[in-house]
Formats: sequence, structure tokens, C-alpha cells
Amino acid sequence: MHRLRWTIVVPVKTLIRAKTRLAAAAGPYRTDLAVAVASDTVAAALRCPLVARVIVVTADPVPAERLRTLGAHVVPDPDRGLNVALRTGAAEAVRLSPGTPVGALQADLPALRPAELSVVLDAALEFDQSFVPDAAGVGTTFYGVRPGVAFRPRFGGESRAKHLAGGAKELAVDGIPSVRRDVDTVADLLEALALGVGPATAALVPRLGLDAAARGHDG
Ligand SMILES: Nc1nc2c(ncn2[C@@H]2O[C@H](COP(=O)(O)OP(=O)(O)OP(=O)(O)O)[C@@H](O)[C@H]2O)c(=O)[nH]1
Ligand SMILES: C=C(OP(=O)(O)O)C(=O)O
Repeated sequence: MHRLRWTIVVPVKTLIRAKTRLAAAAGPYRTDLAVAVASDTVAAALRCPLVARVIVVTADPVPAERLRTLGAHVVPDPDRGLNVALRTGAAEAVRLSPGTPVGALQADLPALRPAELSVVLDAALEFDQSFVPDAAGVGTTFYGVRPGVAFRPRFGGESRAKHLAGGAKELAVDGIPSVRRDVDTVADLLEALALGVGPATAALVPRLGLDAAARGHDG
């Protein structure tokens, strides 16, 4: 059966405020790590056959340039919070390709597998609004809508409950660990490494103090 291809909106925080929970482990490489995980996320999304376009929303010129080079379309972030950034990206998606489904994907999924994203996007076409909970079962890593349905992301904090309350369908979570593995802490990063991260994150990992951090407070 013919399947619609998606526009995926990826929000990328200004680097000076990014990945603060990994600051102790990453030290001077904190901003490099934020760019690396976003690069691996965007590159994997662009390799997914059900993705027609990736729109990055950021106010920061450094990830903007890097992610544009990978093939993303970049739009400026109005800097009024994550959900405003996502709605800005979704409005651009509708402007560029009316009638296509639009999804929001967190930027910190360095183990993302294109085939697992395909499973999610295929399932998401069955529902007006749907989402994937993060690995902890508290937050959200993907939220999407069918063409013509209002795009109402509710990311931030306990967003799994917020998306359920907003009427979005929680998609089946089996077999998609790479879509759910967001990386906020050292423990998350170690789990992503066990799944297998993309090349940008893999290149940076030897420089991070992961062994010390895993033994210490943040693990
Ligand atoms: N464009 C944009 N992206 C945001 C904003 N706030 C958060 N994000 C993105 O949303 C996702 C989740 O962000 P957070 O967990 O809040 O922040 P983080 O930088 O990953 O980590 P912490 O600093 O440790 O909270 C990441 O993809 C961020 O890049 C925002 O105001 N604008
Ligand atoms: C913003 C969210 O994620 P994080 O856990 O990265 O803060 C969220 O899950 O809604």
C-alpha cells in the first residue's frame, strides 16, 4: 500500500543552555556532544524512507550550519519555549508540503535506527494524533499528526501523561528501543552506547569522562 511520507521537525536548543545534565561528564565537550547527538538523530531521520524532509528549529548558528550540511531545512526559533519552536517548524512543514503528515522528534536520540523510525511513522498514520513515550515512560520522544489535524505538541516534563490527556494515541513500544532512548544523563548515554550510536556521537565518546561519571553522582 502507498504510504505518505512525513516531515519531521527536530528542535535544537541554543548550545549555551543545552545538555546541562551531562555537563559534569562532558566537561569542555558539552556543546560538542549536543551537536553530535543532534547530528546522529537528524542523519538517521533523513535516511528513513518514510521521511521526506527534516526541519530543524534552532536559534543557534552552530547546530544550524552543521544540520543544514547534513540535509536538514533550518528555521529560526522564536525562543518562546520548546512547544512554540515545534509549532513553528510544523507551520513551515505545512507551508512547504501541504497535505503531508508532520511529526516532532527529540534531538537527543543518538542511537536512532531508520527502520525503527519507519515502524513508528507507519503506525502513526493510523491515528489523528499519536506519540511514543521515552524509555523511562515519563516523557515523549515522538509526537505526530495526520495531514490536516491540528499539531498540538505537549513536550516538557511528564509529557507522556500530557499527550495522553490531549487525546493522542500511545503507539506500541515493542521493537523500537532506539526511538525511545533519549539521552539526558550518563546512564542514558551508556544505554544508547549499548544500542549503538551514530558516528558523530561515537567519535566524541572517547573524550568524555564516562567511566568516572558512571561511578560518580550522575550515573
Ligand atoms: N528549538 C528549541 N529546542 C528546544 C528548546 N528546549 C528544549 N529543546 C530541545 O528539546 C529536546 C529536549 O530538551 P531538554 O531535555 O529540555 O534539554 P536538553 O538540552 O536535552 O538537556 P538538559 O539541559 O539537561 O535539560 C532537545 O531536543 C532540545 O534540543 C527550545 O526552547 N527551543
Ligand atoms: C522535553 C522532554 O524531554 P526531556 O526528558 O529531554 O526533558 C519530554 O519528554 O517531553
